[in-house]
Amino acid sequence: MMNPVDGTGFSRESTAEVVTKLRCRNIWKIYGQRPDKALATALGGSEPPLTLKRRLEETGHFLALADVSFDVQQGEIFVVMGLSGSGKSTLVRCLSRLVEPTSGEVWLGGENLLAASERRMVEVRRKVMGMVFQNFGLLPHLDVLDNVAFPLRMQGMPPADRTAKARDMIELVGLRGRENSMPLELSGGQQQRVGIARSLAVDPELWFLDEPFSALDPLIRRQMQDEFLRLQQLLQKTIVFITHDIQEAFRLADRIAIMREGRIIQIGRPADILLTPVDAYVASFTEEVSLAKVVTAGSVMAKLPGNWDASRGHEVDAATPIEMLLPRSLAGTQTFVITREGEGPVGLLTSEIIAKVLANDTAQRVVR
Ligand SMILES: Nc1ncnc2c1ncn2[C@@H]1O[C@H](COP(=O)(O)OP(=O)(O)OP(=O)(O)O)[C@@H](O)[C@H]1O
Repeated sequence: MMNPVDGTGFSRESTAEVVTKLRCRNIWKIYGQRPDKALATALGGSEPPLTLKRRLEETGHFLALADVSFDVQQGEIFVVMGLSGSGKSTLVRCLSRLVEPTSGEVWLGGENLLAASERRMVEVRRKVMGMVFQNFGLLPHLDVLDNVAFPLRMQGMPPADRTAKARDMIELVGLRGRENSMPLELSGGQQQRVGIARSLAVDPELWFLDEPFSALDPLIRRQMQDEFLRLQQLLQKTIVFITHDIQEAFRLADRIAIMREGRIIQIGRPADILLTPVDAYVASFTEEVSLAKVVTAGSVMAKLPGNWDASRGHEVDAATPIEMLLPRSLAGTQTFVITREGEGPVGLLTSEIIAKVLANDTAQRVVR
């Protein structure tokens, strides 16, 4: 299992080649009259985070991001989770320089975005990044087709090509037949599908979603999450997904970064965050999340003995949640052989391990 505070390791349960797409180092964002001076104060001292925050506030400065570092790997869904005001939106805006960081580095592949000209950044935002926001951000006077084609129009794509591409995207998000509807004729979920289609039209290398489903009611929200996962299976985008909803984070993430008061306090796979929260604050978030639903067979399996006879045991895919194995475990299956696509058997999961994971779940609930 990876180190829970290690923001640099890629921890998906696959052996696919790891390529870092986005690299952020030591990002600070301080609002106020003299952010550079405030930053020097922050870097010069060794105060606890909350003391520093208060001291900067005394001089009229607001510490929105403090020393944020992480990598996002190609094809990964990286979820940033935190309560309102923890700095999530500021962070995602710093990545595209819609908000200018006070200090730090943002690398997109080999390009240092903080050194890029404003002209280059406009190009990056238009051609490389896709963005979806909570309030959909559709143009009310344009129909669905023209909304989706809009970023392609901004790129100067000829009308026939952009219409064809927009139609493909509309089909992809399941809105075929609604091309000529106006945004206000659509439900919230449908409007957000248009937002998603529009952001995908430019075929972005990096996809930022800032609370995209937060305005939707719970049932639609869940449907949209499923839809989002389906699209990601198909498209394999590199994604930074912002949410304040821990259940959503756990459902969608390959890895989660938990933010508090402008800092990332833990980065890890959902299972890592559940099993080894760095502190009581993180643990309190995860109280409502079921370990059995989140922990996968691959994340807690034991090593396969060298002399293992492949014909023994029931084969189960590494991505299977423990919960799905419970009925068979209770019915007497002692050992599951964990497999990964293209690799065959990679480990073993015993009923004993399953029981330990579930005991941890119970213990957490009893302690608090
Ligand atoms: N221009 C600004 N000047 C001063 N403070 C700001 C500015 N913009 C944001 N902040 C502050 O920075 C903090 C982080 O805001 P941010 O919107 O990034 O949080 P968030 O985690 O996305 O919250 P929410 O989920 O409510 O959107 C907030 O306390 C906010 O008031």
